[in-house]
Amino acid sequence: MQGKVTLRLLDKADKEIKRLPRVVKGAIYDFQYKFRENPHSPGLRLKQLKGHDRLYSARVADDYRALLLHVGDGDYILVAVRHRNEVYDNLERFHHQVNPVTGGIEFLEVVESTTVRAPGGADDAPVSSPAGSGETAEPTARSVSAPVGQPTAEQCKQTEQAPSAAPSASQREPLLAAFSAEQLRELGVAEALIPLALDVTTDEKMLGLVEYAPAHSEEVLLALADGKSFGDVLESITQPVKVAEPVDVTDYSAALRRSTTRVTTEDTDLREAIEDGFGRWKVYLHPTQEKLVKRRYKGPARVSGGPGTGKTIVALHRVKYLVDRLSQGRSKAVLLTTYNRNLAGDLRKRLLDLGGQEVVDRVHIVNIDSLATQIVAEAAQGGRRRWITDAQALDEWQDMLTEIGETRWDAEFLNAEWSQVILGQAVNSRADYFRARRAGRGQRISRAQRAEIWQLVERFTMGLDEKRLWTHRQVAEIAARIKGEQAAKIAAYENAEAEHGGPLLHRLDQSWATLRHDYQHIVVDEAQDLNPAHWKLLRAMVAEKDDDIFLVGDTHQRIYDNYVSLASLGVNIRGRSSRLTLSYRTTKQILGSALGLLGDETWDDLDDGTAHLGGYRSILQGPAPTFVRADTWDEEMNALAAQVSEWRGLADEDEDASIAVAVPTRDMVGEVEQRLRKAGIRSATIGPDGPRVEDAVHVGTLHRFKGLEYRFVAIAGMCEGLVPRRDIERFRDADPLRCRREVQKARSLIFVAATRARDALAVSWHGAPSPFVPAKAASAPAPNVGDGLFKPTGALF
Ligand SMILES: Nc1ncnc2c1ncn2[C@@H]1O[C@H](COP(=O)(O)OP(=O)(O)OP(=O)(O)O)[C@@H](O)[C@H]1O
Repeated sequence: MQGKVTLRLLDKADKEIKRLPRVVKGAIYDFQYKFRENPHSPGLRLKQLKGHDRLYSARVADDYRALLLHVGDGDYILVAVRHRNEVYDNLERFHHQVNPVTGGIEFLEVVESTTVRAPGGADDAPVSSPAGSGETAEPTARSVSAPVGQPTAEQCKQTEQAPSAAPSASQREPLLAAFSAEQLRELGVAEALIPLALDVTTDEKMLGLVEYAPAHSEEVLLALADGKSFGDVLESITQPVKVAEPVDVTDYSAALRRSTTRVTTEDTDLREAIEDGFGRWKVYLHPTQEKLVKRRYKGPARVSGGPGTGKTIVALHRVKYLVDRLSQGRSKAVLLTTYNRNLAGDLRKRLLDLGGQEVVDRVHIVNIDSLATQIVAEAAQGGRRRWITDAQALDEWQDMLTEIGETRWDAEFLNAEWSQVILGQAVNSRADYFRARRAGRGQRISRAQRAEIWQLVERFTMGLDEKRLWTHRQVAEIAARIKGEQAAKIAAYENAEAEHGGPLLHRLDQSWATLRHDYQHIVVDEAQDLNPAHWKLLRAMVAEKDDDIFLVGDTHQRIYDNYVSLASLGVNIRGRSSRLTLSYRTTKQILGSALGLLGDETWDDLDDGTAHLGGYRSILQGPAPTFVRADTWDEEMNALAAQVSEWRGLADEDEDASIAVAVPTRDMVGEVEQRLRKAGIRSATIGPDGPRVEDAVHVGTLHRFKGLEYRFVAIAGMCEGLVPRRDIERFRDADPLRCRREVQKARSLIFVAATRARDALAVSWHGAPSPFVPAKAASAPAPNVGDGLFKPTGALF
């Protein structure tokens, strides 16, 4: 009888397999099924490779063989699928190990340095190195080979053949000359790669070397080649994945259980990893991500990290992990919430993709303001009302002050005091307001002034009541109060039951539903944008216990005026904070520019401390961002249309939705769309629910870009007076703190928009540039409009 057989796919093997002909991929799915049924069935021709105790080959199709690593018992890992001509010779080129530092299983192939494979998969033929290049002795970057369309070899070839006056690769100093083999070993680089890595002399070869190398080696080598110090890499890349206990490098079964062995899970369809290029997040978590997903937290926990580091991915996996551990039932025991409505929709789609309907059925997915509205509606409080925005509330303040002839206080100040201090801290009485914290509000006020303000606020809210108006902040505050009262009742019952020594009778009657917390777990995405009332609401909806609240966010991306001190709101994350640092979205080049946008500002960490982005990095490569200035908006839009057309040429067919344009104002959205239309380009506005049309170039104000992702992003209208808005000048003397915050918010807006780009970013302006445009880019001569637009000025932020 055949025992249970598992066949997992090793990280990076999917990259190779994706390039195989479609029919071979189809054959792999059949193979996987048959192999799991019975690996020894004669048709599969499972056989051990000569000289290898754990490596096996098996038949996938007539000409293709799977390379399998036998972990033990019925556990196998699929490490490659190759044409049969490429499997059985030079078997010493295949290496596998349990990494002594990370404890993960790794596989790699090191090919001879004197041959270069031409791209073309099965037809790959050995090609001699260019004659006379004098480079045959150098171990090359193609050590880890790919069977088809091998960029590595191509890159090598191009570099080697390029006629140039520059020193040849063999004369150049190796990139990692400053490091020893022992140091690379300590950092966890795969043993077979170390001698090759130490000899690499060009960036191209380093990129080729790591393309199919084990992921940890890739991260380490690229960071070192980038100029990071040994200490930095040890601390930020190796330590987080280092195994605490000594690693038994012969125990592959133990290694398979570690998160550092990046394989598809047993029951995850291998098809997912191979077919869907964007689906890798579903099957290969980075070990640091996986640890955060599966940890047991003794209370609220927070994960921060720069844009694209996978915070949302971690939040989604965390939700699935929590749901998988719920006891049977039909209730929505987990709340997954975020700030924006469109992001909540996106979370629903992705959770469905990750966990299927059965997971989604147990999760209430809703943006935080809709949640508050539902609660207030269910409690039948407030009646029918019309929503007004914060800006409209400001107009209401202005009207009221004019009406009563009040000139000592300005509307802006009162509106902020009302929304941030009074509503923000759920202050319900004059006495509470006298005691309320006003941290971050700048202007100091006396007790007598507080009394005056309270009176004005009462008058103002009565006015809103009469007009049947309210703001989202008010509703959040009412919802927090309703749920706070419910939580207090639950606590009282629990105390009474503790004294009584068992459940009280009326807790078992119909009122039971209101006498328990709404959720068992709460997961929050984009946590930096929630306001204090939101946190109070969430705190009241889940009992204080292990794994109660899990939040992910990045204060550098805060684009609303919500500053909080979580501890003061009962959400105590101290000792349970972690940071992700590897960006999966943005290229190194874009990331460098985007980081420059943040300037010298300091950023809070939601918890009275400061946040930083130390160690934030990317291993993705792309072109440098481009900076373009034009004399007029009209010229800038022409340039923009030209840039979008160029990108459309690069994007796949029907991939218009991979291009987006961000502008500072709503008027500009309309104008850009019109210009694109004139150029024959279909566009769609990004509204509050996201883009209305999928297959079009998306155009939106900077505010709409949170949480989105595109291949190409243009930020247009980066002009003085628009970014940041000129009208914040009025705070410069009157309220310097407010002024600073407005500048910071504008930086965050641009930072968010710039980091939505995966492959390319273009920034443009007309007239005087925004002060955020780097001086070098701003002073470069204007390019000739219509000729070579959006070419880099050479300057980065
Ligand atoms: N382990 C992973 N493997 C592959 N792709 C990943 C992984 N983690 C994240 N990604 C990809 O990286 C991109 C960014 O992920 P995600 O949106 O979770 O980042 P984020 O930190 O929430 O970003 P932001 O703060 O900018 O919203 C997504 O395309 C996601 O699929």
